[in-house]
Amino acid sequence: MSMTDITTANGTAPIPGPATPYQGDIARYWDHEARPVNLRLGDVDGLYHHHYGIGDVDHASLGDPTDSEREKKVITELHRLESAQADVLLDNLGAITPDATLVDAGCGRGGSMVMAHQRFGCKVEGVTLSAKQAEFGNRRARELGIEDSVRSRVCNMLDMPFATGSVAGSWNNESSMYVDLHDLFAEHSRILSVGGRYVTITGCWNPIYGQPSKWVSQINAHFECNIHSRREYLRAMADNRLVPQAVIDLTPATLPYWELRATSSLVTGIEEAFISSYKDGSFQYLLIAADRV
Ligand SMILES: C[S@@+](CC[C@H](N)C(=O)[O-])C[C@H]1O[C@@H](n2cnc3c(N)ncnc32)[C@H](O)[C@@H]1O
Ligand SMILES: CC(C)=CCC/C(C)=C/COP(=O)(O)OP(=O)(O)O
Ligand SMILES: [Mg+2]
Repeated sequence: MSMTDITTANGTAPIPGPATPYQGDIARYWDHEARPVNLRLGDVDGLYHHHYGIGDVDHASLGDPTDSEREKKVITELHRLESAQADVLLDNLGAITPDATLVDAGCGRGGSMVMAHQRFGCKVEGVTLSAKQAEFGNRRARELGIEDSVRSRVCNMLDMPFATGSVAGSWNNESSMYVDLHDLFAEHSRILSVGGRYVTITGCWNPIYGQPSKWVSQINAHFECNIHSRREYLRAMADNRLVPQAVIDLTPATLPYWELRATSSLVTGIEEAFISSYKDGSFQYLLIAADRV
């Protein structure tokens, strides 16, 4: 236990304090996050995501621009695209049996975990720095009656409470830009069984551009994160026994989501940075699926 460990109200189980002051900032950030773009989309069907969408917009579903229900339809469509993103991540985990355990590193409010359990019938463990997010995810799991299989906890993804080689699949869905990639992949490599699968969907800067563009810097400042380059992902995986089986550039697939979002009432002000950096080639939306060898 570190000097910063905090004891829970009943005085028993210790909740580890943040490993660094930065992680304390990130925990506070997500404890206080309540953007309508995330809550209203989650309210559509009870799957709460903190990631972006992919796939073509179904313009027919949006109706006429003057339709009084249009805003509601846009929200439903944005949410459909975010769930489609999580589905593609899960597709890349391969065959997962019901007796397996999966780990969602940086699980947010737990939408992807619920989807993983519904698809594979297996146990899904999530870690987040935010106590509010973990409570939210566990409350949703109870409401769905799946709390024995889907559990979120407050924990640093660089030091997870899972035994070496105990996990069949693990992922980071837009959560790897908060940590050092060598430390992150060393920890995934430790918990995964040999032959296990790791998947990430992430935004990364493109080495071809030269350095992080002003748009990438703006996204970093907006979310208090540190976007890595594509090269850094591939090097850090190679150094940690994670061998890429698929590297998919999802940039063209995510642009329709951003262009639709930019027209909605739920804009947050970061839309221009994503659209501009995807278009000028300085930033890419990438899926990497790797085998633990
Ligand atoms: C953008 S959200 C993504 C949430 C989720 N993966 C999703 O797709 O909805 C980033 C998440 O990373 C988590 N995170 C950041 N740094 C972390 C760390 N060192 N350990 C655990 N979680 C971390 C945050 O608490 C937050 O839940
Ligand atoms: C692809 C990159 C660089 C992602 C950064 C991490 C991040 C904050 C993702 C979305 O979270 P969110 O769903 O809470 O954000 P928003 O409120 O913008 O929808
Ligand atoms: Mg969002």
